[in-house]
Amino acid sequence: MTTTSLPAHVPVSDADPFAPDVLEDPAPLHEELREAGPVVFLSRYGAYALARYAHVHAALVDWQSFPSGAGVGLSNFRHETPWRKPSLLLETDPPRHDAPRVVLERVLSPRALRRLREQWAADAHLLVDELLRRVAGTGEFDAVPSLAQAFPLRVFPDAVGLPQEGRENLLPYGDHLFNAFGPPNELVARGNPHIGRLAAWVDAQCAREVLAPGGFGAQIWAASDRGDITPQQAPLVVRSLLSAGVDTTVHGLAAILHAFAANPEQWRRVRAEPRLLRVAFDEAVRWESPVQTFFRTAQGDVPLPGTVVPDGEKILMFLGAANRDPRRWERPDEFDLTRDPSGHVGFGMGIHQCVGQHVARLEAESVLTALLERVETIELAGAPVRHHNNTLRAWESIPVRVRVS
Ligand code: HEM
Ligand SMILES: CCOc1cccc(C(=O)O)c1
Repeated sequence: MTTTSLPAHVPVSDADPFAPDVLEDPAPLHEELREAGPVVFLSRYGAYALARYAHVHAALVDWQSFPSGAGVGLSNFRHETPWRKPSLLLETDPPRHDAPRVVLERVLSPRALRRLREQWAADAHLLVDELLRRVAGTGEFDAVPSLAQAFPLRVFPDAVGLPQEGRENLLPYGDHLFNAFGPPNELVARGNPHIGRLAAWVDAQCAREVLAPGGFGAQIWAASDRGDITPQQAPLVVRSLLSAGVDTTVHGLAAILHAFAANPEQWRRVRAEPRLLRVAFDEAVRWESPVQTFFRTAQGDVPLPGTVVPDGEKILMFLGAANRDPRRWERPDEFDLTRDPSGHVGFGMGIHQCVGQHVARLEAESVLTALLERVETIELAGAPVRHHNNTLRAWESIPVRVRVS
C-alpha cells in the first residue's frame, strides 16, 4: 500500500504505536484510536488498526479473513522471508495448524498440569520463604527479579525438561522475538547482534536427546512417535514453548504483583476472601495485557466498518486497547476483583487463543497463594520502571514493601 492510495472513509493516523513514549504509556493512543472509529489507517506502517473490543474480538475469531500464515508481526511473509522458521501454531493456519495445536492442548491441559501443582506450590513456598527471610529487616524488595522472573525460571525450564546449562538465554530470546513482531526499530536493532547465538541455543534445546523424560518436550516427541505430529514438526512445537512460555509469564506475574502493590485494598480484599485469587490473574491480564498487540493479514478484500481492507494488507489488533474499551468494560481502567473479566482478549480468542494459559494461571496461583499465606500488606516502595518491548507490556523494576503476618 503506498500512501498516495489512502483508503476512502477511514480515519488516518500517523501515530507510531511502537515509539518509546507510547510504549511507556499506550493509554492515550489507545483512547485516540478507539474514538477515531472502528478502523484507523496507520499511515506510518500502512496497517489497519483495530482498537475497539468488538472489532478486535471479531478479527481474532475470523481466522479465514484474518489468517496468521503471513505472520502475526508487521513483516509480511507473502513478500518477506521470516527471520526464523514460522511457528507451527502462532504463524500457521488450519489445516496445518490443527495437529500441532491438539498436541499442545493435551500436553498443557489443566488435567496434565495437575501433576505439577504440588511441586510448583512447594517451590513457590520455598522461594517466598527465602525472600521474606532475606528482606526481614525492611520488608522491601524488587518484585521483578525476586518473584516475577525467579519463579517462572525456577519451574518452567524443568517442566519442559531443559538441561540446567544456558537457561539465562530464555528471557533475552523471547524479548527479541516479541520485539521482532514490531517494526525494525531501535529495540530490534539492540537485539540483533545476540539473536543468532540465542536462536541457535533455543533450537538445540528442541532436540529429542536433550529433553528430560516426562517433561513437556519429551511428551511432544512422544506424540510424534504416535503419529499425532511428524518427527520433523516435533522440535518446532517444543520451540513454541520456549518462545512463548517464559517472557509472557514473567511479565504476567509482574503485572499482577504491580496490580496488587498499586491497589493495596485489593490485596486486603483477597486476604479476606482467598477464593477471589481465581479471578485475580485474569483481571490482571485484562488490566495490563502483557501481550499488547498482534497483526493479521487480510485474506481477500475484507470488509470492515466504513472500508474494505485490500487483500494482503496488515491489520494491527490492539488487545490492550480492547481490554480497556469502555464500550465493553465498566470502569475499564480499574483493577477490580469484583468484576467478571471473562471474555478479555489478553490471551487472544478463537483457534489461536493461548494454549499455555493454564500454565500461566498455575504459575500465578502458586506464587500468589504462597504470598497470601505470609504477606499481610503489599504496597509500592518506589516508582516502578517500565521495560520497553514492541509487543510486551513489561516492568523492569517494581519496588515493593510487604508486612509479614
Ligand atoms: C500471561 C501469560 C501469557 C499471555 C498474556 C499469553 C498471550 C497469548 C496470546 C494473546 C496469544 C494469541 C496469539 C494470536 O492470536 O496470534 C497466545 C498464543 C499462544 N501462547 Fe500464550 N500467553 C501467555 C503464556 C503462555 C505460556 C506459558 C505458553 C506456553 C507454555 C504460551 C504459548 C502460546 C502458544 C504456543 C500460542 C500460539 C497458539 C496458537 O497459535 O494456536 N503462552 N498467547
Ligand atoms: C504469546 C503468543 O504466542 C507465541 C509467541 C511467540 C512465539 C510463539 C510460537 O509458537 O513460537 C507463540
